[in-house]
Amino acid sequence: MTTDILTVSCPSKRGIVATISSYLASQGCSISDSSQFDDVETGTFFMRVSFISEEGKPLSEIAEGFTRIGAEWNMNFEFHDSTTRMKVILMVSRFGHCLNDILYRWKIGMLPIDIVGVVSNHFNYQHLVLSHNLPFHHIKVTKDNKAEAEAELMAIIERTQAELIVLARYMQVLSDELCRRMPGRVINIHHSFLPGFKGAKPYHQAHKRGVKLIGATAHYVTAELDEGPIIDQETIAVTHAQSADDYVSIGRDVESRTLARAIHAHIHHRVFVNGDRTIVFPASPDSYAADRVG
Ligand SMILES: Nc1nc2c(c(=O)[nH]1)N[C@@H](CN(C=O)c1ccc(C(=O)N[C@@H](CCC(=O)O)C(=O)O)cc1)CN2
Repeated sequence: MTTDILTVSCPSKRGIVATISSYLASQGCSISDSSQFDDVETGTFFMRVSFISEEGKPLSEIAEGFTRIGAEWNMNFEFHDSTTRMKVILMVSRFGHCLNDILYRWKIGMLPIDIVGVVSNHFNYQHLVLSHNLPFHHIKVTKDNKAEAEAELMAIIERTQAELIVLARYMQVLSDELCRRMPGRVINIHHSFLPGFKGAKPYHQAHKRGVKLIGATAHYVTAELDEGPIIDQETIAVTHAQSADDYVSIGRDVESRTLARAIHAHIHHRVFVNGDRTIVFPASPDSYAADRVG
């Protein structure tokens, strides 16, 4: 029996958890994991429930039966079949460490995603991608062809029905229109501990400033560069004896781990956007079990 997931956000009110758990029980479902957060600042309640349909009732019927409750409680809810792999496009420019890391985790089953394409504005990783029997798309980007380049990207996104775009060190700024069309569906890895050192050369900015910690930040992409809701961050200590190029080397693993954790949380529906911030619920046993599903 597989584990499915219900995600809910709604105005905060007494009885939400009782209502959801009673409904699932009435459908022959047992809850295997549950996380909730009541944001008193915004008056919004967030919940993620993992459940098993022990009497074999199809997810579609369980979801259909919940619509009345969803309406009564003004819920924004979604049922997720955890055996369905999210369709993902990976994007990269010249630095391939995050791409390589994602491809390895995907190959060994640690990241259960359906990679529907890899897009790059350079050819550096074409061979790597093709060696994984994955589609590679080269889209040249210059200051004069950004609109055409993005139209080509949108065509690939629509053709592949990609649900998530991962900027795995893709170094071109996406347009406001693309960001508006894909809210909460584009994740970027920025190679600094935001909000410090935004922009294209954060390690050199950090070295010039003389910081003792550098880091990486995975965030949802918005039109405002490096300002999107943060999903995950990690730091590492540096010293006076290290150069900016040393920071680049030290930062590779930090970036790769941080991006992989953010993708893992997103594909297992553990991340909720809450205004300019996120709520990230802890990984539940089912999410790791799902990872091992061949
Ligand atoms: N709409 C957004 N697009 C992108 C974001 C974002 O937050 N919002 N993040 C970047 C990644 N990034 C930092 O993490 C970044 C990439 C590129 C630049 C930049 O200044 N690029 C120059 C061109 C650089 C080049 O050609 O090498 C530019 O686009 O003019 C800053 C930050 C990905 N996209």
